[in-house]
Amino acid sequence: MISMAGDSAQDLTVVAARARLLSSVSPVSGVERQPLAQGLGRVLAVPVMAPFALPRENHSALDGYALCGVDAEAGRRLRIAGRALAGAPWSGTVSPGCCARIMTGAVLPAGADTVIAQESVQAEPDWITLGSSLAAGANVRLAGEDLPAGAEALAAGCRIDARHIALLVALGQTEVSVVRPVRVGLLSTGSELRPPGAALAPGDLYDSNRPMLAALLRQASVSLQDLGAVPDDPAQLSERLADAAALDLLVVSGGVSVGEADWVRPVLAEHGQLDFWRVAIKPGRPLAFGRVGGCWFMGLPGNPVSAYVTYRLFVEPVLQRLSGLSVREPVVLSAPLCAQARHRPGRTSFLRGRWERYGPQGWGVAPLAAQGSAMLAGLAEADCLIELAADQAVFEPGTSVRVWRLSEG
Ligand SMILES: Nc1nc2c(c(=O)[nH]1)N[C@H]1C(S)=C(S)[C@@H](COP(=O)(O)OP(=O)(O)OC[C@H]3O[C@@H](n4cnc5c(N)ncnc54)[C@H](O)[C@@H]3O)O[C@H]1N2
Ligand code: MOO
Repeated sequence: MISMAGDSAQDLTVVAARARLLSSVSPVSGVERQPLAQGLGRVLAVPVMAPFALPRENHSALDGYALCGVDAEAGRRLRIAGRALAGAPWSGTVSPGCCARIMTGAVLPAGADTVIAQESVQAEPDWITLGSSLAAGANVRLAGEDLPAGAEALAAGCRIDARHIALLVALGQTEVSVVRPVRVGLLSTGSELRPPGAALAPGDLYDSNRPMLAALLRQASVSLQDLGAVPDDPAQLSERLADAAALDLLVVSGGVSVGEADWVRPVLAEHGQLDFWRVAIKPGRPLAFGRVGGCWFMGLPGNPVSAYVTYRLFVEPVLQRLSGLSVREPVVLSAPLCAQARHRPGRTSFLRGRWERYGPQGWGVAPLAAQGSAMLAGLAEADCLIELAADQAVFEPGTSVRVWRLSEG
């Protein structure tokens, strides 16, 4: 039997809750081969080794003249013996006393080991005179300096982005082996919820959590199953839990608190198991975590800001772990408060804030005036979450606080 009231002393800290989540969940199994473009946003399942060196040959790093290191002295006059362009190498050999006209990216001709920029020479039709000395080997990109042949180009567990696609293409890859997508179901609960565009009776509101969470889940490249919305009815909620059989994770919003219409925990306890409930944070305290059969269950509080914050703090790491991504500590910045911030001690607060100029050169963060857990306008306006420690009530301007970045652009 689960207590409906709960005892706040049992609320987990953020750190403890994240640790519980990460120690419970393990990566899904299953690997797919995908064309490279379809690999964007997916997690690499096996390391990619370089089949050849990058660059493949010694290349010029400048537009200028390729020469022998022994000739790299100011005043030296060299005959232009050939011409090398990117994509049109010169097959001749540069010998002392000679040079070759060369463009950026062209293969360095045999015999040459140094390149001088064209701005540093006086050029005649068939001759150049060096205007300055340079070190032998200057301005050459050596074969393999970016990546030697056989080296690990990308480690398993990296989420493929535009830079990784460039590297894979440069290595001649056309497909990638990626972890199969994590299957996530998304369900809203609440008798007051209506779909976008529907007529609203008194007390109704649009189900904004589901599209918000769906947008966040799409960014995580999951295979998303939208399970719609159910009213606050334990029978209908129980029916929906049957859908969990085909899923890795079920994310439900609403109905996790202590009200008469909050059925999520009792239904979860009946059909699955509740692992923990409540984290000492504001907003987002009544987060519920458990499982239904082989599917993980995360019950996010219905208040829209609470749902967003608990997604960022707790669903994100769970998805990272499920998808085989190497889970790192989240990047949390430190910045001074531009204005006083206060909260009720006991829970760690995540205030909606904005970055502002602070001091002669720096940046600080200022809490927004509106901080309600249901205030979507404040959430949309914020570009950061300001973390206030649970053991202190008042934070004066200039106090250094932890800041979570919000903007996704
Ligand atoms: N007596 C107590 N009451 C409450 C407590 C408590 O400890 N004791 N906790 C409060 C906290 S903290 C939160 S957060 C909320 C969370 O409650 P639920 O998860 O049960 O959420 P609901 O009651 O279903 O809804 C709360 C609020 O959010 C709106 N909502 C719900 N779903 C959506 C949706 N999909 N899209 C947009 N808005 C949604 C709903 O209409 C309510 O206004 O409980 C406190 N109560
Ligand atoms: O924790 Mo609730 O999310 O204060 O509104």
